[in-house]
Amino acid sequence: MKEVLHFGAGNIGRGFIGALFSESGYHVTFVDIADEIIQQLNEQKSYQVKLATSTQESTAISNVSGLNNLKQADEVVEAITGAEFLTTAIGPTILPRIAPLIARGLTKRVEQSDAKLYIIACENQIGATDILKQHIVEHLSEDTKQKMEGKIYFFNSAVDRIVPIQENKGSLDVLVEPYYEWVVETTETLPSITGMKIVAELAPYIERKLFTVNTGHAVIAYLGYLAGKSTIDKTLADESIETQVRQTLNETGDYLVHQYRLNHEEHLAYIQKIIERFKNPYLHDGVTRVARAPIRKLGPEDRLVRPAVEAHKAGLAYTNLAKAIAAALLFNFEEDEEAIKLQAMIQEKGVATVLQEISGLEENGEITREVIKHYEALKN
Ligand SMILES: NC(=O)c1ccc[n+]([C@@H]2O[C@H](COP(=O)([O-])OP(=O)(O)OC[C@H]3O[C@@H](n4cnc5c(N)ncnc54)[C@H](O)[C@@H]3O)[C@@H](O)[C@H]2O)c1
Ligand SMILES: O=P(O)(O)OC[C@@H](O)[C@@H](O)[C@H](O)[C@H](O)CO
Repeated sequence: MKEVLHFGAGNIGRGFIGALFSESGYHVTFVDIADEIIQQLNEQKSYQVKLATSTQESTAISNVSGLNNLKQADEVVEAITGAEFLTTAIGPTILPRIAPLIARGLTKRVEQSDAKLYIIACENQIGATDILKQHIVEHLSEDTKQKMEGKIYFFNSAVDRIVPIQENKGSLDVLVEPYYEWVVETTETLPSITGMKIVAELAPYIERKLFTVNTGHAVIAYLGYLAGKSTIDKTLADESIETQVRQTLNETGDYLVHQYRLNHEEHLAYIQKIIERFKNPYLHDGVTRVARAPIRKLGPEDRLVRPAVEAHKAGLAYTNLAKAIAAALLFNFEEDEEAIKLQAMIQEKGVATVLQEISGLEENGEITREVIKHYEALKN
């Protein structure tokens, strides 16, 4: 049986990428540091993916097992030598931590096999696989790098499926929204994987996804958090927040239409479809999950700052994006490590310096001034 090694047995790992490979006839070995999940995968060898609909249709996902990369590094290396795909869904900031082990696996693999291995990071980050590759390469010899030519491939991808934090502690089953899209960038011919769409140029796909789904999500989450709401659908029931989301997505939409020559009407229909997905009442998706890791989300290439900077450069409106950035700066959830760090930075250095450090925005630039205006208004 063909093998895939998937790093991250969390929501997207089990509920999306691992499930698609299993449905495509692969054995999926999940790699994770969460011992309980790994043990359960090895005992049960299957779990259910349930759709967030009124009837909760479910699919059994079988041919799965698990390895703990902290305790079973040698087994992970061995698994890398025999896999056809290596995928990740662990969060962009974790990628550097798994790179040394993947490098060990690749070093061994190229000595004993000429078979092709396809590596795809499935994270909400532009160029996530390129970032992973850079970290892996730091741990490879010149000899291994040469031997990887024509055997080890790295493809960027965009992943879209809303998978909330699961409310079924102790179970491997995963509740997911029915919709999904997985786009992989390559001109190679790949083995056929259910649900994987191949494109030659990923930029329009990942930017459209990140700057619509994730920008819209972030607006709801940060404003919802400030309004004391618990979930995304409940926040969106507030008409003023829905209006704010639409206005922000019109700004990212104008940039996307301008940048990628998208059809304006089709893009408006895409925005509408995304807003309907956010309203799913069966997902119970928490605002604190969607708002998580605000320093990452305020990064220069991420869902709020990049579209604001690009809109500014193109002479387009960005004031609603500036408001979303301001709301993110006010996310002070005490169970989120990055939120705590962000608040401490703001207290110590002030908003303008923080925006320069984490978002790459000029301290006295127009965008920063616009953000500060909204920050002061939201704070009061
Ligand atoms: N949940 C969604 O709706 C969704 C949708 C699209 C993309 N994504 C992206 O997918 C990625 C994963 O998100 P998620 O929601 O599945 O998160 P998650 O927290 O449910 O899963 C992440 C998993 O990675 C594991 N992990 C953490 N550190 C590790 C390490 N050093 N080695 C091995 N495993 C480690 C965790 O134990 C956890 O099981 C993120 O980049 C996210 O942005 C999420
Ligand atoms: O995963 P993050 O933290 O980058 O973003 C939170 C959500 O917006 C995200 O997980 C979405 O649910 C997902 O990207 C939908 O495809």
